[in-house]
Order: sequence, then structure tokens, then C-alpha cells
Amino acid sequence: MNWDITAAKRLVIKVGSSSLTTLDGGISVQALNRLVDACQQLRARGTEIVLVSSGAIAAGLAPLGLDRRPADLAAQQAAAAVGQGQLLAHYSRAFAHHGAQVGQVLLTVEDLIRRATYVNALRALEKLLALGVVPIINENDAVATAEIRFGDNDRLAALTANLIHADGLVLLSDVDALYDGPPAEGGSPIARIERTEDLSGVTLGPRGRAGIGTGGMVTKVEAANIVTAHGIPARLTSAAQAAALFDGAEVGTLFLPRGKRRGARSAWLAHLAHTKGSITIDTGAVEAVIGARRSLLAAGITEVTGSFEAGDVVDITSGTGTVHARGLSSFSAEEVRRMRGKKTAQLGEELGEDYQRPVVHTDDMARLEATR
Ligand SMILES: Nc1ncnc2c1ncn2[C@@H]1O[C@H](COP(=O)(O)OP(=O)(O)O)[C@@H](O)[C@H]1O
Ligand SMILES: N[C@@H](CCC(=O)OP(=O)(O)O)C(=O)O
Repeated sequence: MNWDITAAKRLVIKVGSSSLTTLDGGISVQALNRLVDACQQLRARGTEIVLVSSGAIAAGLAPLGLDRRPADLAAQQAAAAVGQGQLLAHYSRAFAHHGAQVGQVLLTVEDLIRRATYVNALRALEKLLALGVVPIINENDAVATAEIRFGDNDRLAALTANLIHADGLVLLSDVDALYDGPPAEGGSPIARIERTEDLSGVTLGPRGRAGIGTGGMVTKVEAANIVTAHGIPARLTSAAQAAALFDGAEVGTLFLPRGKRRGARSAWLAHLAHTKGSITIDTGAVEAVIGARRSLLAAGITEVTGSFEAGDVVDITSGTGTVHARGLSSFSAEEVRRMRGKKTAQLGEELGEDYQRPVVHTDDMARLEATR
């Protein structure tokens, strides 16, 4: 099986900081223009594209007189605030050259876990695409705190590809393929990954150019795994090869889809880095919630850990510690502690009618076996 990128109707293209910025910490206008020209080849063929672009922090370094990525979060936020504006100004100019508009979409994890804001993000992206605009996504680094950060745009791009039902994910970096070991140490390129086992002999090293990228190959392979598990192919290559790739050349590494296409929202939940707490359930509840895909009722809950509010994401675990699912709790941790182990009628009598709802509704739950 192969993937004909020229037939794709909708693509998510992620480009890393190292491909857009110069070593001294400014935007490489030449690299950015080349990327935009390559994207335009796709648009001219009628392919809808969503660009997930890193580079805000790196682009903000030079204007602030910093020579490398600061360790301090507030300084990173400041650099991102300065750099993101500059990045978008460049994209806006480069796409305008082709008569296209761009739309900036800055996301935080929080925006994507709550139903209302998740639906908002999806609606905004769909509308931008329908209007012929190129959405340019980045994490909202200026306000994202350490606990709520995606942290890397590879995963954000993978989840976006699921969200908008893209036909493929393209990861553009400063390296032309996945290698069986860090290229600096003399690894060889891999043309395709068909199943997870193909990755068993591969050594994934950290980021390349000192202090520029964030996740290195680990987060790129994770991103490829997320989409392929959801039936979407991915290709990893360098930004310099983008034009050839979009013309149909089989450059870089192809990750073939393994799973079936599934609900995008459950993918967001399943691949979130952090949850606010966990709810432990008994074996009967595991059977009902995981086996029969029912909502989680208070009666099956044995323990509650952490501190969460209604609407926060929690892990749903069994006594053995296995995380079976993730979901949005309809109640705060304090409330679930009071409800724990009680049957619906008892909840009504003791706490009131409002407490007779499921603690996690089945529609608000991602069963991990099915999504990872
Ligand atoms: N097995 C590997 N195959 C390819 N590249 C690797 C591997 N292990 C580590 N790397 C490094 O990962 C880097 C890309 O990651 P990163 O610097 O985070 O880029 P980006 O800014 O594009 O996200 C490459 O420059 C390469 O040096
Ligand atoms: N959101 C951050 C980038 C985070 C990130 O994943 O960077 P990279 O590894 O270069 O794709 C920024 O714009 O600086």
C-alpha cells in the first residue's frame, strides 16, 4: 500500500522551529517563503491545508536580545508573544503573494478538552477552510502554563489531523527522514513504517540543533502513531523537500495507517498529557463502562484521587491501577467523593436530584484500548 499525497483533499502540515528560524534566533524569511510556495502547489490543486507552525519562541529570541531558548517559563511566554506576531506577519505576507489569506488559531489544551470550546475550535477551522483561508495553528504559548501545555506541536498537529478528519499528516523538520539512529551518529534512513514493531530497532534521539526544536524524533514518531492508529497516514521529511513531496515524490518516511478512523474527540481525550485526577472503579463497573460502553455511575466508584472541577478530564482506573478510559467528570472531586458507592435512588434521597446523573457520560469518555 502507498499514499498518494497528490490525491489528498485535506492535509495537516506541521513545520518545526528549526526549519523556520536561523541559528542566531530570527525568522528565516527564505525558508518560510519556500514553504509557503510549496503549500501553494497543493492549494492550487484544490487541497485544503492547515498549517501547524512552531517557531514563535525561536522567532522571539533575537528581538528580545536572547541568544537561546530561556529555561524560565515567563521568558518563553514573552518570547512567544513577540515571535508569534512576527511569524504570522511573515506568513500573511507570503500567502498574500499568492492571493491567499491566513487565519491565526492559537490553542491550549484547555480549549480542546471541554465540549463547548472543542466544538468552537472545530467550527472555526471548518469555516476558515470553507472560506479558502489557510489556518495557521500554534499552541497559545503566551498563556499556556507548564501543567496545561501540549508542549510540542507534533502532538498538537496529530490531534488536529484527527479533529478535522484530514487525509494525511505531513511532519516537516530539519532532517529528511526518520533514521534508525540519530543521523549525527551515522544512522540510515527508513522509507516506511508499516507496523509498530518496525520501530523496535530504531533509536529516537533528542532534538537536533542546540536549543531550537523541542521534542526531537520521539514526539514526531508519537504524532505519527496517533494518526496512523486512527486510519490516517503520515509522512516525515525535511521542509527543504516539501515542494518535491507535494509534487508526489516519495521522499522521507511514510507511516502507514493501521487502525480505523474514529471519533476525533476521543482522540483528544486519550492523548492528553495530563489529567486532574482519577476515579477508581470496581470490576462490575469496568465491565459496564468498558465492556458494554455504558456511562459511569457513582455506584461503581471505589476511590477518587486528585482535585478536579466539573468538566475536567479524569483517568478512569481499576483497582490494579490500569487506566481503562479517560473522560470529562460531570462533578468535582469533592462531589464524587460524596457520591462514591451510592445507588441512584440513594443519591436522590441524600444529595438531591441533580446528583442522579452519571459521573462520566459515555459520550464524554475515551476507552483507551480502542483509541491508543
Ligand atoms: N532516529 C532519528 N531519526 C532522525 N532524526 C533524529 C533521530 N533521532 C534524533 N533525531 C534528531 O531530531 C531532530 C528533529 O527534531 P527537532 O529538533 O525537535 O525538530 P523540529 O524543530 O522540526 O520539531 C533532527 O534534527 C535529528 O537530529
Ligand atoms: N509552540 C512553540 C513550539 C513548540 C514545538 O513543538 O517546537 P518544534 O519541536 O520546533 O516543533 C513555538 O511556537 O515556539
